[in-house]
Amino acid sequence: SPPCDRIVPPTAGLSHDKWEIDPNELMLLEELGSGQFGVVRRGKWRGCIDTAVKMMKEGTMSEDEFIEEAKVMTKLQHSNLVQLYGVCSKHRPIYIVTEYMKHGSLLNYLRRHENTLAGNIGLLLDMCIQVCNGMAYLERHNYIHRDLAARNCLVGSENVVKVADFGLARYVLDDQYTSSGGTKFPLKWAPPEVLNYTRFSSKSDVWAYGVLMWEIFTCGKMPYGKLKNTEVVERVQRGILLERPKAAPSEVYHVMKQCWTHAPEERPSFRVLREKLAHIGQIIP
Ligand SMILES: CS(=O)(=O)c1ccc(C(=O)Nc2cccc(-c3cn4ccnc4c(Nc4ccc(C(=O)N5CCOCC5)cc4)n3)c2)cc1
Repeated sequence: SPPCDRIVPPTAGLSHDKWEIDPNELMLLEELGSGQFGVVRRGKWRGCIDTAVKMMKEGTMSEDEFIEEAKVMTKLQHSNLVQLYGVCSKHRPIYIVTEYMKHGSLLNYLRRHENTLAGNIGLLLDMCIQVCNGMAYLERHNYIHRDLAARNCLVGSENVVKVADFGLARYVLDDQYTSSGGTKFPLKWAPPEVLNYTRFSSKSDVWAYGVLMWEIFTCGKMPYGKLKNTEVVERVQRGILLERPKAAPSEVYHVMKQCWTHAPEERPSFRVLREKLAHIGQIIP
């Protein structure tokens, strides 16, 4: 096979079904983690490209619909989105193959590095801006994430932060996760219109983004602490918001609160959020 620097990821449209990856060209390495969806392992594609391979346990997702959608997802390409390279769908379990992010989930990264991160407002703000860039790209392509949270962002080298698993929630079969009354539903990241009518939009992603900003500035605390789901729903419905994280300057907290405006259409778009955060980045030392 050609030397590594001559190889480009499959999304460069090399093969005819560019979203289909030949499993024989994947070398599976150590396990990165697992969940009810299956196992994730690091992999090498064509002996060169570092990948993460999600081996989806059968029955966890509606596979045929996902494979159809994967053709669209591979076209979503941005430096702050975890690139979907393709799928291995000719066998079971199916593999979802993405670019590899060597520092794992943003949530674990924040918790593991709290001591060095807590005082570095500029770095925390930069992480928020990177996620906002990726989300502004999805917004521009009318693509709704549906499960934006620090656990679904990943960290690469040089503090690069990327949004992962955009749109994947639509294909999860576990209705404990998909229905707003389910025990695994990401209720603490959901706005009123999602809690009441499951009405997802880029503006419901903006609400979740506000909670993600809160996660970043608390270095990975659990929003609403130990409150029960019913208590969180009551607070959100009554407009009681998350408190200002100690590390968050008032300008940053003001942006979080705008993301938590009750009426979705009054929340800023990701495009506008990016301008607001860039401006704050200029005045914060
Ligand atoms: C809600 S759902 O749709 O069912 C759903 C549930 C879960 C997932 C999912 O992808 N989960 C999941 C679980 C584990 C790893 C992944 C996961 C996915 N990735 C995609 C790209 N890169 C990664 C990656 N990288 C990691 C993870 C851990 C380490 C690690 O061992 N570290 C220890 C030492 O310090 C550095 C970090 C290093 C790199 N981990 C993804 C996706 C969808």
